[in-house]
Amino acid sequence: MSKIIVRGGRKLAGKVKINGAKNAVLPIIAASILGSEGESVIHDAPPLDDVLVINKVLESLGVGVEYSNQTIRVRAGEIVTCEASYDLVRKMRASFLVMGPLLARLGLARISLPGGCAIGTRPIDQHLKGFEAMGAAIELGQGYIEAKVKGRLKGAKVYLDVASVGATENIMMAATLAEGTTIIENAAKEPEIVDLANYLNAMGAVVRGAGTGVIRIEGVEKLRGAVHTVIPDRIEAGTYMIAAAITGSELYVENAIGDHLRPVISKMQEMGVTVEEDENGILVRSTGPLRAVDVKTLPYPGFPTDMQSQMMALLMVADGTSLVTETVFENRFMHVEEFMNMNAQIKVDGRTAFISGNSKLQGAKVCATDLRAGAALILAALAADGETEITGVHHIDRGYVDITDALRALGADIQRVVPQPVEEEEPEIGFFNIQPSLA
Ligand SMILES: CC(=O)N[C@H]1[C@@H](OP(=O)(O)OP(=O)(O)OC[C@H]2O[C@@H](n3ccc(=O)[nH]c3=O)[C@H](O)[C@@H]2O)O[C@H](CO)[C@@H](O)[C@@H]1O
Ligand SMILES: C=C(OP(=O)(O)O)C(=O)O
Repeated sequence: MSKIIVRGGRKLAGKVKINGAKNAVLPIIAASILGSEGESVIHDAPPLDDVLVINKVLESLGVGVEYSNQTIRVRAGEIVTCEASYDLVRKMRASFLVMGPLLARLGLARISLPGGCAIGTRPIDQHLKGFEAMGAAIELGQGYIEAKVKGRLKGAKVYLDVASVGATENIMMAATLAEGTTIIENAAKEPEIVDLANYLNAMGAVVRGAGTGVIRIEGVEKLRGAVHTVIPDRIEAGTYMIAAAITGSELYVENAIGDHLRPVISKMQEMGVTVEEDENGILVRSTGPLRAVDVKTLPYPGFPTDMQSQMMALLMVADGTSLVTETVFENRFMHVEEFMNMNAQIKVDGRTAFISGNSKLQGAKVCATDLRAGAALILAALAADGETEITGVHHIDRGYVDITDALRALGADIQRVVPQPVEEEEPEIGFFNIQPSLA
């Protein structure tokens, strides 16, 4: 079991380059299944565990996938099965995004139920509602969901009860090969949806309105592979911006797109952090004391739930009391208990956390309960006195490329500790070898 060890109190300086967005590349890889001719070439695909998992899902379907130097080549001319197994879907919920493309391509898809996770129950009813509206019959049994349709899916009007990112993506992908026009109302507006629509259009699809609440898709008979470069990861960028602010440092976050980060930038500026944008990235500088602010997570363009825990880490060291309200997921405060082990003063009442600022954070043994909780613990540890030991590192590997190496290059005292393989004649399990990040 790997650990991350941080000794807090160091200033950071320099430049960090942001990778392609996890939440954009995953649906794009799933969408590449739709290309029955030619090859898709996806650039800036970040080397993350989640990317390896979705590549495996495609390979298990018989799709050809090659991944090197952050470029993925996909050939989906032949698909040999319409089933994505429990073993792969349980590793990553986003595997469920292959359902729309498979149903559209083959008229049949059988995917293991993705189930809940640490941040909430995360139902998929809105995905299924869209497929049913397009003529698919849905059956649930033995832990699998099967969707089938005779002939092509039919274009339909689908109103989403919640502006779900995944449901918007799944329905949008399915609709590209449907007969007629599909209109998704109350669609999610995240930049990753726009990136997916751009890729689909490059494949020959006709998708209009992505990035607004109404998306219109005219179905076509065939799609072909296309070349696409993934947008930079706004959540990775936001995390490094907070790393600068929480350590009272100056960092240049290269590739960050200010327009994708409006609520994060605004809140940091309200707190007293200097944020300057140019065409290549964002400079963050923090010198004086930070002011408390209130934050409420919302679907885009509201404050992203995926930045909630990192923002909370920053509010723990601000002057005064801040309120953080989580409206997107019903159980996304698991990091609070870990923060309190580091001497933070936080009370949770339902979906709101009350954070008393000015905490003198202390290093402690803590556990990453999910991906962003893990990132937030690293941030808190950078500002804490003494040593913090973070377990549950596999969560962090899902979404951050070499975060320990990147922070160390900026001046942080951070190491990844990888357990040494145990040799048979040496029964001393638990001996740890300190190495640079092998994320
Ligand atoms: C791979 C990916 O892109 N993951 C992101 C995506 O997840 P994901 O696409 O799973 O998140 P959704 O937007 O679907 O979920 C938002 C809310 O809608 C609810 N819901 C969703 C679908 C459904 O059929 N029924 C339903 O009730 C969920 O339980 C949740 O409360 O958007 C989330 C919200 O910005 C981010 O935190 C995740 O990082
Ligand atoms: C919740 C997240 O991802 P996923 O939807 O893949 O679990 C995230 O990126 O913070």
